[in-house]
Amino acid sequence: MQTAPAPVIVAIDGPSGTGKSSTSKAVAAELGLSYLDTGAQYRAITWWMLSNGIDVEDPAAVAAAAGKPMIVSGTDPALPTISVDGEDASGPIRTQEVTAAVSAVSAVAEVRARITGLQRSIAAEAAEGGPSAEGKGRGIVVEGRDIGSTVLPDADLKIFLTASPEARAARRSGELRGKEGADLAATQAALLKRDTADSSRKTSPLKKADDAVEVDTTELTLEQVVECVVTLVKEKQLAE
Ligand SMILES: Nc1ncnc2c1ncn2[C@@H]1O[C@H](COP(=O)(O)OP(=O)(O)OP(=O)(O)O)[C@@H](O)[C@H]1O
Ligand SMILES: Nc1ccn([C@@H]2O[C@H](COP(=O)(O)O)[C@@H](O)[C@H]2O)c(=O)n1
Repeated sequence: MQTAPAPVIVAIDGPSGTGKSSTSKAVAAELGLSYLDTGAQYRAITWWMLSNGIDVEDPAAVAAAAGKPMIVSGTDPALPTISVDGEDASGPIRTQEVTAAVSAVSAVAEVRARITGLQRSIAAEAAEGGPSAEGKGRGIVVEGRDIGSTVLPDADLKIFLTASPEARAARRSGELRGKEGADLAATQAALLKRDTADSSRKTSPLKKADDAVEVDTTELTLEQVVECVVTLVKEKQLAE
């Protein structure tokens, strides 16, 4: 009789637009794992701050409010969800206003402590209890900026995705075509500004973990990146 593979925890980090969300969702779906978009959680708390009149450029005000919103993430890779105080936040968290404010909010230590706690409990739940039909118990793919370095330092597999700034801006501009923010140069400048802020913050900056496998996706299709990560996960599972 074949035994089910042990639960696996996969951390996928990297700068903006390198393909973390697309890759993570596809890998999780192919392997029957749960999926967590940690950027969506930081966006959700930022949206709540903006909606509640908190000055996002005032770290003390952000810190004081960090414990207030209730953020719930759904971890089905086919339909990831995010809600704040019971309200679906999946649309509002993708606005330019939230994108421009999120790095300031995510740099605040109290925000990171709150969100990191949530992430760890979601990952623990996804790896507990033995495999079930919904993917619970099989493990999880968690994507973000500090997952391998800080949130889940004992993850079974850590991937750090990179891509040239030009490729990342072209991907994002394609996505935004016809909407605000579609200009290529402006898109590239905004990506790099966010990366600089995320890499230079004091608490848990965007960073490649020492034991992460770096995958440069500049010349790869999304399908090739997914195949590469799926192969690495299967190799890990076979080695266990
Ligand atoms: N290897 C690839 N080749 C071409 N396009 C890609 C590739 N990977 C992802 N994309 C496309 O690039 C865009 C950005 O991808 P995605 O949202 O997955 O990146 P991300 O790293 O999660 O970004 P962010 O951190 O800003 O949320 C999407 O439109 C996606 O379809
Ligand atoms: N682990 C993480 C994930 C995200 N952030 C912050 O959220 C912003 C939005 O992330 P997206 O992946 O949705 O683009 C990002 O720019 C970071 O400021 C984080 O700090 N840690």
